[in-house]
Amino acid sequence: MSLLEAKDINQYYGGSHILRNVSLQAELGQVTVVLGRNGVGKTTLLKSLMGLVPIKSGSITLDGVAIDKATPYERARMGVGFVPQGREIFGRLTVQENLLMGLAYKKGSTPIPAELFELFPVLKQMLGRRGGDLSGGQQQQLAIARALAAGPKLLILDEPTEGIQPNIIKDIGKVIRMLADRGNMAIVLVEQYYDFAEELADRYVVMERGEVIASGPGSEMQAKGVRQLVAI
Ligand SMILES: Nc1ncnc2c1ncn2[C@@H]1O[C@H](COP(=O)(O)OP(=O)(O)OP(=O)(O)O)[C@@H](O)[C@H]1O
Repeated sequence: MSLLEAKDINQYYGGSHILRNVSLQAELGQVTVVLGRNGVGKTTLLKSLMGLVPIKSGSITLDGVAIDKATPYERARMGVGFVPQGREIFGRLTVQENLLMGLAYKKGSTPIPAELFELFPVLKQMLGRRGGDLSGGQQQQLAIARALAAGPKLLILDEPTEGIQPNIIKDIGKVIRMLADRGNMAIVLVEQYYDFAEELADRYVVMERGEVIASGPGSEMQAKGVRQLVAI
């Protein structure tokens, strides 16, 4: 059994059928990359996994437990961490306060895990700085750290490289690889930056017009011509 099993998800915005029988698995210790051109439903899929949009039909289990009726808050408690597209940092709150928001649903006062500052040293230097004053790359690191604060089993990332400079993209890639290699987390990554996606992918899924049209091991992406499938 995979840590995450989403089966035959259907989702609509009004009358538009956005996700058509989409199935997705994610295993502990692996990065599962979801690729596809603009507007094919990648973000909607991630939002469905997180419970930010309701699904019309299908099932989602985490570690064998059904989560598709749970609220986003409950899913976070059950071990789903979410890094949204565009980062959604609280601009007026400090870095420290943003990180504490990642722990907000925990009982009592849980300290910020020191490990987050080993993963993203820049955040330690900026603890008192307002989120809105950070660079895009620093905000992305903060968004990932915020999602990691509560120790998720499943980490979902929506285009973490979008608008980020290359050296920070590299750092983020290293962190994602390291988190997966520890073996106690499954990672689902939506990514438009093909080379980054291919480098990290243990498995890949390609979407087109709300459907999964291809999937397989990351090592086969080149041979299967995935780059061409998602080229604009
Ligand atoms: N809130 C909404 N209401 C109505 N339609 C929406 C809404 N959000 C997205 N859509 C539509 O649903 C489709 C899928 O959008 P989605 O954002 O999931 O795609 P995506 O693959 O993540 O694209 P991108 O790479 O551009 O983020 C698009 O046609 C989009 O216009």
